Amino acid sequence: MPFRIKIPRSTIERLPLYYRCLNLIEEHGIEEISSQVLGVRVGVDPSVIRKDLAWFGELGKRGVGYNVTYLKEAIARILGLDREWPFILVGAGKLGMALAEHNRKYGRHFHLVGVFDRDPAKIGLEVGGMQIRPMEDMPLLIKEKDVKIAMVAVPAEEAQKVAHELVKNGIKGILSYAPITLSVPPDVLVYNADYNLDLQRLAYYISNEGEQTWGE
Ligand SMILES: NC(=O)c1ccc[n+]([C@@H]2O[C@H](COP(=O)([O-])OP(=O)(O)OC[C@H]3O[C@@H](n4cnc5c(N)ncnc54)[C@H](O)[C@@H]3O)[C@@H](O)[C@H]2O)c1
Repeated sequence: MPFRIKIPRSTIERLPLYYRCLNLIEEHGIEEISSQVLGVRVGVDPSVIRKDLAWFGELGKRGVGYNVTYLKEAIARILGLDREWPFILVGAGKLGMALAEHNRKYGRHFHLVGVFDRDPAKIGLEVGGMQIRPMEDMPLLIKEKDVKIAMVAVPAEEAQKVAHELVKNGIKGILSYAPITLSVPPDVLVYNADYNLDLQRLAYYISNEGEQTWGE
């Protein structure tokens, strides 16, 4: 569903939070939910939720709330989760292996189709239900499986080089675990999964008690 209007990035970034919560609520058999209740569950101000969802049309009824399944499915479509996304992982070290195993058990919508490493000693070992492959195999697999997303779990000093290879071969979204800022062309999106950054944010809020922001 292509949107011509520019949706704020903060709105898009909250949608997966709503989606995860709605999944849980649906599993508990709850059919209707208000923005107040959803707000408490996800830790976002209800007015922010209403504003976020209003970008996508009439998803609920004023004074009644939202139908859980309808809203969940609408958000899934908005996020592009109405299809399976193949993705690859580069770097089959301690973290990469854990990520691959986790995806095998819990991956939904995102299907790991290739694990790559440059270490010859790792090639052929099994992780996440597949064999680790050499980097030279990467371009063909990306093309064959039409892969657009890659996870990067290589050391910081290697990450930029790997990102460059990924972009050159058509990757459009990178989830990087390496603790550096990657430089990529404007049509490629990078998210950094660095727990140290989150710890630093926690440190700020704890040492500046009462400064917590709400929602936006
Ligand atoms: N975000 C987090 O929470 C978190 C936690 C731990 C580690 N990390 C980061 O994740 C990355 C991986 O950490 P780790 O502990 O798994 O390291 P590791 O040394 O165990 O594994 C790194 C792997 O990357 C491979 N590699 C190195 N250069 C490569 C290249 N150019 N192409 C392909 N493969 C290459 C190595 O052969 C190795 O298998 C590091 O950048 C680390 O700082 C992040």
